Amino acid sequence: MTGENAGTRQPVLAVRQVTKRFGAVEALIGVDLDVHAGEVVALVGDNGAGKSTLAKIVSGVLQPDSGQVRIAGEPVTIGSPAAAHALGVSTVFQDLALCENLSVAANIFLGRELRVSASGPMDLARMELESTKILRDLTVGVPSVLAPVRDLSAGQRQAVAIARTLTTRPRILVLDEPTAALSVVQTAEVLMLVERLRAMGLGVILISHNLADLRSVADRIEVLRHGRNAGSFDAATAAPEEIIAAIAGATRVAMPSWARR
Ligand SMILES: Nc1ncnc2c1ncn2[C@@H]1O[C@H](COP(=O)(O)OP(=O)(O)OP(=O)(O)O)[C@@H](O)[C@H]1O
Repeated sequence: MTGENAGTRQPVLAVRQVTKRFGAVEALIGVDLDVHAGEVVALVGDNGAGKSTLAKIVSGVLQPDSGQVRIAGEPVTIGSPAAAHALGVSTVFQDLALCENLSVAANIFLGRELRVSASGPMDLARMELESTKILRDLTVGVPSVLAPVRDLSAGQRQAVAIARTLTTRPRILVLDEPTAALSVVQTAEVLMLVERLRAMGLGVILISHNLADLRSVADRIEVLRHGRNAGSFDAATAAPEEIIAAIAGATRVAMPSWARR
């Protein structure tokens, strides 16, 4: 990764002092986050720490009450998911938003169908070709781009949802719990996919509860606790005890041996 020079380069995404309230609930309080091109930043924290709220702000689903978001150094207002796409920010939420009955290719181009001409019919052949190319670049194996999504495994569905975001050529990709409910093998496949996204130069924000997954794939681990930044760790060198202590708000916690791996 870019870790060794990430400190000196301009982040592709910079969140500065972002605050968000829901009535009396302070979901985010003065939160900062930097993501560089070709970097995987894991966002961790206990339930209610503010991870989803931050993801939704970056994705244009929610607006911050105060603070600033900068993309490639430029202050931006991400007023809607469409605005986020236009600014190069794509998000895969947990529900994946795929249509079970439609093919892999149709899902990848859903809402952005390629057409033979401006007002002409859909260009199915080109969508199939492009889908095959995107999946091949991601080194994702699916039985066929013509297969309905309902026939795919959970890991393959996640891959299709990620492939779909790449049609808008994002610079920043937010993945919300991509390995939740996946088998060990499927999880490994999705983590390899995240590595491919990094190699393609995307800045990736990865939200997960699985510390082992995060430590294997992330470059940096950012901890949120009660809506505030609670620690920033180099994933390669940080001890799990340190990260868990930051999540829990303790100075240090004893770890069972199985959790150290
Ligand atoms: N739409 C909303 N209305 C009111 N309160 C909300 C709303 N969305 C989030 N919150 C509150 O904001 C706080 C942060 O929630 P958020 O979902 O961002 O946390 P999280 O870290 O993603 O948690 P989890 O891991 O459980 O998804 C919580 O106290 C939550 O109850």
